[in-house]
Amino acid sequence: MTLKDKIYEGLKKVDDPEIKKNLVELNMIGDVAIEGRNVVVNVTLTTIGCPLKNTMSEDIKKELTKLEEIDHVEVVFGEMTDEQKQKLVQQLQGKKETKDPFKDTKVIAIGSGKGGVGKSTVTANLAVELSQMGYEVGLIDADILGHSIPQILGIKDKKPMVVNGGMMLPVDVNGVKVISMGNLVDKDEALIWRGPVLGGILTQFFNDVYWGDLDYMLIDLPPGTGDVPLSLMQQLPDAEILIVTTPQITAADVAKRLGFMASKTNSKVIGIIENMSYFICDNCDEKHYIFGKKEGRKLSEELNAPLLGEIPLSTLIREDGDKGVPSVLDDRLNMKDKYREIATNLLRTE
Ligand SMILES: Nc1ncnc2c1ncn2[C@@H]1O[C@H](COP(=O)(O)OP(=O)(O)OP(=O)(O)O)[C@@H](O)[C@H]1O
Repeated sequence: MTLKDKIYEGLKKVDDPEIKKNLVELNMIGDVAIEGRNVVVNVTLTTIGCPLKNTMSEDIKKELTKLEEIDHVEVVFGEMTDEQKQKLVQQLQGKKETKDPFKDTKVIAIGSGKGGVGKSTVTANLAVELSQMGYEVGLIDADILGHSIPQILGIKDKKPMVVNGGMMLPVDVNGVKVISMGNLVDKDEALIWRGPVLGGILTQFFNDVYWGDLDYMLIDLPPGTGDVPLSLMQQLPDAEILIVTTPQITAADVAKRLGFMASKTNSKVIGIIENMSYFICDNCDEKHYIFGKKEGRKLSEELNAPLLGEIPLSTLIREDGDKGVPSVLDDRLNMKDKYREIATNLLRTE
């Protein structure tokens, strides 16, 4: 094997941190110049402002200095031409079934009867915990008008990268690939959009975002049984529905409607999560059932779907949401164990 071949073999071990495919496969390697024991590698990026280019440079250097013939590696970055970007988009899109964007992915749409029950908080934490368990996880914030995922995951200031040709790369946070309207446009701008436009945006989130190979795609639905949940169940008939409710009778009652809607569109309700189930005060270890008791269990029996877990009401969870830290990563709480249990119960439903 020539030294150049060895260098290319090394470069095949370096992934683009966002696309998660190796630089050679992505045609991102330009000239490779060898002078004595020094090598200069030219890498063409989709955008020269790529925030992860230092990581890429370090990874290349680490890999190539493993070769005994090489002492020093220089990485020079350039930007792809429009034609190269177009080709890359085609290459990435080419791997995807257009009819079913999530052919080998388990799609779980998370809904609630009414707003404010903590659906987005639960979705974000479940996504991070599944990723911690080693799964490839995507998260679409389909609550386009009331998006809160960017706040909960601390990515309000992040923008998905748009590659020429209209393909977007999701924001990667805590191992989860996220797309939310909150990262794309101003909240007030989105408020003028109505049903059909919203449905169109979802379709774009499915088809025009490079998701790669995912094990799980979680979709945070807007509350209730409006246009978006309905259009989603029609567009992705294999998507399963997970319902988040609180122990309040009214919350569980309206959540039931979502269950009935799912049965009308032949979507399976995969389980129920009861949030804000109880409160443990600082002065005693007793559980206080502030919003009532057992409504989640009752809903699970009525919809014939398992109760996957109960999450307490906690000031720390609210604080985490305000700070943009998922509670599963907060050592002050035992939420990691709670969500691990929920995720394990979820996996059992398969
Ligand atoms: N278990 C909990 N304990 C304390 N606060 C919580 C809990 N779960 C969620 N919250 C808080 O409740 C508020 C609403 O949560 P979240 O945005 O997740 O609800 P939602 O059901 O998605 O609402 P909407 O559908 O209206 O966006 C947030 O401030 C969040 O931090």
